[in-house]
Amino acid sequence: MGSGDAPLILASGSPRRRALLEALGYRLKVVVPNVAEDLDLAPQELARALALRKGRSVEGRFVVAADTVVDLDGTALGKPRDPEENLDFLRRLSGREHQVHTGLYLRGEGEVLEVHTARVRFRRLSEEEMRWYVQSGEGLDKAGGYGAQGLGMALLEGIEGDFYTVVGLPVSRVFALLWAWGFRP
Ligand SMILES: Cc1cn([C@H]2C[C@H](O)[C@@H](COP(=O)(O)OP(=O)(O)OP(=O)(O)O)O2)c(=O)[nH]c1=O
Repeated sequence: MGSGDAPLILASGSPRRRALLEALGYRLKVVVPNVAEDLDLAPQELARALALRKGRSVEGRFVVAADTVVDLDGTALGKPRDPEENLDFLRRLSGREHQVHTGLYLRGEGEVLEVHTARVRFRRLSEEEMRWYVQSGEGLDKAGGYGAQGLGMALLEGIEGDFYTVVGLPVSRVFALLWAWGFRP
C-alpha cells in the first residue's frame, strides 16, 4: 500500500508539516482539524493530548497529526496572540534554553501516540533584534513565536535533538512507522 492507492491523510493545517511530508514524496490529503486547544495541562501532556485530538477528529486509514508546544521551564508557549505577545515570548526565551515537544499521532495498523522532545538554546538577543524579528511576522503562527527553519535561525545558538521535531513533525519517525506498515511514498 502507498500513494498508488490511498493518500496519506494529514490532519493539520500547518504548511510546514505539509511541506516536510511532500518533500518525502507522499501524496497527501490535508484535512484541517477543528479542535479546542484550551487544555490546562503540562506542556508535554498538552502536545500529546492535542495530537490525539487532532488525529481522532479525522476519518481514514493512514492518518498523521501533530502538535508542537514550546516549554520554558514548565510553562507552555503556544502561538502568540499578537506582535506584542510575540515580543514578550522572545524576551523570555532570550539567552536561555527551552524544550520543544511535538506530540505525534499516527493511525494505520493501529494507533501510535508519542511525544518527541528537542532542546533549543537562544542567543542573548538585543531589544532591536527582537523587534526586527517580530516585525517580520514570521513568529505569529508558530509555537513559541519563532521558526527555527526561517529567519528564526538567526536567533538560535544551538539545537540538541531532532531539528524536525522543533519545526513541527519528527518526519524520520513518521517515515519509519509508515514504512513498517507497508505504506511507502
Ligand atoms: C518552534 C517552531 C514551531 N513551528 C510551527 C509548527 C506548527 O505549525 C506550529 C505550532 O502550532 P500547532 O498547533 O502544533 O500546529 P498548527 O496550528 O500550525 O496546525 P494544526 O493545529 O492544524 O496541526 O509552530 C515552526 O514552524 N518552527 C519552529 O521552530
